[in-house]
Amino acid sequence: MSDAVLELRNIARHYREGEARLDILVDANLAIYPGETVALVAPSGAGKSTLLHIAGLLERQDSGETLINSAPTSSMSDNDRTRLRRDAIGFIYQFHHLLPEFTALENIVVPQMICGLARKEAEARAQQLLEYLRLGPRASHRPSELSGGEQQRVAIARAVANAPHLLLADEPTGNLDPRTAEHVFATLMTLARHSGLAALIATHNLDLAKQMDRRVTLRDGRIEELT
Ligand SMILES: Nc1ncnc2c1ncn2[C@@H]1O[C@H](COP(=O)(O)OP(=O)(O)OP(=O)(O)O)[C@@H](O)[C@H]1O
Repeated sequence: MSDAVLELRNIARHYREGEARLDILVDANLAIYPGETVALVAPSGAGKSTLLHIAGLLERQDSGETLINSAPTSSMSDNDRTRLRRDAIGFIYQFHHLLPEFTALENIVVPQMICGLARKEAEARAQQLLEYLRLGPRASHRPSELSGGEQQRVAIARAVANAPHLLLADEPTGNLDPRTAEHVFATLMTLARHSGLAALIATHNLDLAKQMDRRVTLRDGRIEELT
């Protein structure tokens, strides 16, 4: 088997709440390989977002190691982590977080230009992704002029525009009605499989989780496989 895109080794993370210590992650271990889609299904408060933030280099673990494409990240500087995050990781959130003053196309162009791509190439890639997601005619619309499902499809396009190796999503369809959620999720799965990227997607929706290659949960701060 090829090397893992994401590997979490013995991850521990706690928060303080006044005098109390909350041990959210105790000894979390997970490896995700190229082309693999993994659902993270766990009750509210179990630590899904914490895990995704650590995997996405947005937050540091207290102990353990997060490896991206086999590179250990804990001793990296914040700047190096930011660079690696930009180059290798795409994020999708429950709420789209699109820039309201920019069009759908521009929202997909901006992160590519931040990564150093020329505007012309970035626009061509954005237009191609919008066509693929059947949003071509919506390219010049602002987020407020798009439906919830369309907004989330633009957020998906933005997340994959830089051709990341790892896609992380926190309840990406949690804000959508069931039919739209089904459609957006199917689009996400097709795109993930088509691009061969590794995906870790937190969801409460078991029907959607079943469409992924593997399902894991968080129990007492540890990751367990679900059958
Ligand atoms: N910065 C923080 N400071 C203190 N406690 C925190 C912090 N971030 C998260 N927590 C607590 O850690 C626990 C896990 O939070 P987390 O957001 O990771 O859970 P979750 O599984 O994503 O929940 P949900 O499904 O409701 O989004 C919660 O009890 C939360 O209140």
